[in-house]
Amino acid sequence: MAAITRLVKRASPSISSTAARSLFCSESSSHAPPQEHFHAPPRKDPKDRNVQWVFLGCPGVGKGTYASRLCNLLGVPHIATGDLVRHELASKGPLSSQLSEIVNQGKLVSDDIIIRLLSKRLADGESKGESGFILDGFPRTINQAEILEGVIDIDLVVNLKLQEEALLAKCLGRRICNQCGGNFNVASIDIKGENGSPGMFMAPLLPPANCMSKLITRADDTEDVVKERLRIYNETTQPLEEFYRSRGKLLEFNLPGGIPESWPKLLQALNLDDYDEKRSAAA
Ligand SMILES: Nc1ncnc2c1ncn2[C@@H]1O[C@H](COP(=O)(O)OP(=O)(O)O)[C@@H](O)[C@H]1O
Repeated sequence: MAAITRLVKRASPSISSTAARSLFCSESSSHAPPQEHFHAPPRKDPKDRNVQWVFLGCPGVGKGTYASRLCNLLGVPHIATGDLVRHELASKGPLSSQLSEIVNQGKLVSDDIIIRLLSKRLADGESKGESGFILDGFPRTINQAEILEGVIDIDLVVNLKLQEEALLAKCLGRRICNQCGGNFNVASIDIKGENGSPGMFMAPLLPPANCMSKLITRADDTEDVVKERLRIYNETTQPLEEFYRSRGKLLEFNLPGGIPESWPKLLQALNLDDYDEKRSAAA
């Protein structure tokens, strides 16, 4: 983790993957040779695992929800670059006016800014003794993935997938409590199965009564902006699937429904189902 911190201290304002790699060529980790297929992670105790994971997935798929649940289970920090950007925006710091224009149009922030924000977050965590992480929302471009690859050995990339029809509805239904920061969703999604494709029901994820009056909607969760974010995702971020697939690191996971159906299946796919049971029994 120290590597990415130093990356930013030394990187030039316009970071390119080649520049980053040349700064850290002596530190680059050994990468697994490309494999045809991803094999599920070996069934070993999570404390023996190198949890340096990335979550990929379209806006609205639920990356934040599942990444944060897994982080609670595994005791690693959930680092969402979207949260870092929103925090910077709210702080009204020097970058905020520049950022609000970009974010509110659904565009991507420059690699330079995002890497600076991420590096600061990693450095703060390092000074508190954090180890491991799940990255949510980073990398989002091939350039970001190459920079990351030059400094950190990512162990696993989970690619969450959901029917396109549900994504827009989930973004538009998203609500955040402006006091506790909790994420909720008021959308009730009921997609009928057609021509052999399965239907899907996702119940709303309603907030507790004390959050009800404090719910806010993200400024970039309007229909036009969500459509633009989906377009940019398909164009710029989707190529990362092949990037990680070719390295044998990609775990594809089709969400079968809401949290009650999807969470146990995700744990199974990650070989963490035993771990969850042991933890629940010990709680
Ligand atoms: N890795 C990144 N690269 C560039 N911009 C980013 C990155 N992560 C977050 N952002 C900015 O923050 C916004 C919100 O990010 P996020 O909460 O991850 O959105 P989404 O719900 O679309 O996945 C993005 O639309 C983008 O402007």
